[in-house]
Amino acid sequence: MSVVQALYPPCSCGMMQIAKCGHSATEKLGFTRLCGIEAIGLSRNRKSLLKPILAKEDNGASRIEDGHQAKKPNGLTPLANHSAALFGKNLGEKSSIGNSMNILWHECPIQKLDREHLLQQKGCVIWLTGLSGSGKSTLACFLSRSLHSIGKLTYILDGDNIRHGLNRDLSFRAEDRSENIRRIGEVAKLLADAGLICIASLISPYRKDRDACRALLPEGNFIEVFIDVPLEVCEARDPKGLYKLARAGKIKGFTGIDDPYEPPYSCEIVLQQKGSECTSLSDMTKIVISYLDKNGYLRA
Ligand SMILES: Nc1ncnc2c1ncn2[C@@H]1O[C@H](COP(=O)(O)OS(=O)(=O)O)[C@@H](OP(=O)(O)O)[C@H]1O
Ligand SMILES: Nc1ncnc2c1ncn2[C@@H]1O[C@H](COP(=O)(O)OP(=O)(O)O)[C@@H](O)[C@H]1O
Repeated sequence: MSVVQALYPPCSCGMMQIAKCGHSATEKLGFTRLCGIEAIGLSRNRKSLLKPILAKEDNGASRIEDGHQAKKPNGLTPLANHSAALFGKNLGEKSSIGNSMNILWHECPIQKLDREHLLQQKGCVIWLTGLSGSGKSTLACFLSRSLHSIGKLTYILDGDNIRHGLNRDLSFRAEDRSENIRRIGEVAKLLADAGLICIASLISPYRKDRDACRALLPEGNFIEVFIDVPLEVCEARDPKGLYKLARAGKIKGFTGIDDPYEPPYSCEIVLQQKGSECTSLSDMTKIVISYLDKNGYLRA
């Protein structure tokens, strides 16, 4: 086995102190000459972009068949060329995930913290879960409006809406619901990484699927909000007439009727009815926004 320690990349892009250097491949490609390795204000995470590239004989990349977390490959790939490192690709990290072979993670010096600083907020996911008719979509809109009014950038991922596009191929069978939630979890993760306060509003009836989404995000960035409204209340509301159809057997596998809803064992916020009265939307909105405020999400 040969191990080659590559030199630091001769140039790099991003927030680097500019130092004179000779003409490089990057210049020829039309990039500004940003040389010298003195990084200004780079976090530890971002300094890792400057790490030397390790190259080993290729003894096979690991294949990740299952699981949500990307694991390190067993074998590193042959010596990376410098230009790959310059543009954020670390060829030492080549791996195979699911059915994708030989894929590389591409880093950019502008990261989540920079975007959060720009937006003066912290990217996170507010995950609203509950029965159909519990008030998820309504609360999502209230939250979005209230946060918008104080200058915070949000985006709603509504189960119903996403089934009109990205997830139009999915049904309400258990496997399809899981896939629906997995995809929305991945999109939510990207939006949170973009610095947004992402509000995901979907029944997400199975605990393991919600937990898997939580596991995608950094600790504390997944705020699970259970809208705990009893089935009888949701059924009485029945704004789309779906419970009626489900009771008549015209819709099979309807959540709460003939398909299960698993409430969270523990979650960040439970919005419960007080006696027979529903908590008002403005109270629910206040509870969630005060949670965000207390936990530092409304500042960078
Ligand atoms: N079988 C069945 N069970 C539950 N819900 C059903 C079903 N068929 C259609 N609908 C309508 O689809 C909306 C739920 O979509 P979601 O993507 O949130 O569901 S899930 O998270 O994948 O379980 C849900 O919207 P909401 O009422 O806003 O929750 C329903 O209007
Ligand atoms: N806190 C609340 N109190 C009373 N009615 C509500 C409340 N939240 C929502 N509703 C009403 O309940 C119905 C279902 O709300 P919706 O947001 O569509 O639920 P979901 O998205 O969970 O299916 C709507 O008619 C809405 O106006």
